[in-house]
Amino acid sequence: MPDSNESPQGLKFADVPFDPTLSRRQQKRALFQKKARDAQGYVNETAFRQVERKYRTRIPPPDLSEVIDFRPGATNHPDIASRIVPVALNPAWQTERRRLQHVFGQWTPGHHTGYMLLGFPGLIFIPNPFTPTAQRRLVKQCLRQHARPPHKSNLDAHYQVPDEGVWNRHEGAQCHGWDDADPRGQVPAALKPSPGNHCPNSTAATGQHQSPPPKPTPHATATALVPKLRWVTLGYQYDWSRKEYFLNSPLAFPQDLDDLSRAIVTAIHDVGYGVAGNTSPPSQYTTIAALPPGYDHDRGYVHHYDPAQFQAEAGVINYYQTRDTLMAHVDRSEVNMDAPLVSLSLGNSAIFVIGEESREAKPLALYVRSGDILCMCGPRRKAYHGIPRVLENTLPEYLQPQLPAADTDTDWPLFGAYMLNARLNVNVRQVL
Ligand SMILES: O=C(O)CCC(=O)C(=O)O
Ligand SMILES: [Fe+2]
Repeated sequence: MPDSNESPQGLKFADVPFDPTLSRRQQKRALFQKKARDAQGYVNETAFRQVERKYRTRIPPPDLSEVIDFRPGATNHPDIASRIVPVALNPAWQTERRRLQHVFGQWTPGHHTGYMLLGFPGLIFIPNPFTPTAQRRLVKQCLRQHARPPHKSNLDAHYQVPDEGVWNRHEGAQCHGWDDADPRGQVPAALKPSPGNHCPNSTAATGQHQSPPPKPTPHATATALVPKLRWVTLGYQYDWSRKEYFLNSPLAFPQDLDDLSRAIVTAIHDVGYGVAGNTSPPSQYTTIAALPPGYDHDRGYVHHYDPAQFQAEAGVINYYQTRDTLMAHVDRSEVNMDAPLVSLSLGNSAIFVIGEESREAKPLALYVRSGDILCMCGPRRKAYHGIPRVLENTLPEYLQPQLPAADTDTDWPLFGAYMLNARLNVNVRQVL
């Protein structure tokens, strides 16, 4: 009689770490997954791929102890904790936040600190500077305003997206109770697949989004299509086949995202860290860091890109459902690789993985939560990065469908219902 603890492939349950929280069926699945991994010879995979796979694996759930958490007071792995450098943001950022309350929300003092990592020059993390109301406004803009023609989206490959956009049609159907057969709530199929847009399950810049493409159907309800939205491109549109921008026909860049990204580029101007013992710190906003053992090669890093030179010219909005991932890639289609890339997270939290110019270097993983901003500058602008995991059930309270009764945001519940299983990422690039 075969040992009931043994799989048909001859692997024993003892070969995978025992996790008492898993059902027997889940343990069996973990065992099969391990077997499949071994069979595919993962021994030769790159360091980046290994880390990506670690965080993608669901059963057993991954160990998150090495994921960097920039929240004040968070417990970080000791190797990481000694590398986190709080940096003073440029004071001009306060003026910008005050001026742009339609973007960041009502101004209150604070939000002076960003974070960098020793031995990892060019990554600047700004913890959520938005009020809850401002975040909800951004989410609404991403769904109502930005996800509609003339901006291209993954849905264009199979559907004739109406001028009002799929979200507004969905909202109409839900508010007025139109049934599925009502043409007012439907989206017709494309007459033929549109060239240059045949990459329906990818982000504009990379072609890496891992999620099922929408099935070509004669027509679909807007409500069914909303969770199939994966990306929208802003400003310069992107030529998928040539992996370059269409430079002759830029669309006007959305004002709110233009304001937002320019304010962030102002916040990080002249920001960085110098090294203890260096007698002339490179700028007045430079923190002086004491280097932990193993980082004595680090000469410090200060970000100098002039905000007056920054132009928000192209952007991608990624709409993730909680099981979607974004594979390792470098955003290298921009002619100007000196300008920082500004990236905003909204909704459920995720694990962001970023390494070096080569996939062979072991990357770092960090939490990105709703409102957090990541800037990829200098050497980090050319670094591989990706999202191996969106973390389920991490939507902040202020984005939940049911807000406290005192809240007057009456049209939020439909957005909140979408956000329960979603993460949005808005990233803005200068192209020229
Ligand atoms: O979703 C994210 O945080 C990253 C998105 C990204 O890297 C991209 O669109 O190029
Ligand atoms: Fe990217």
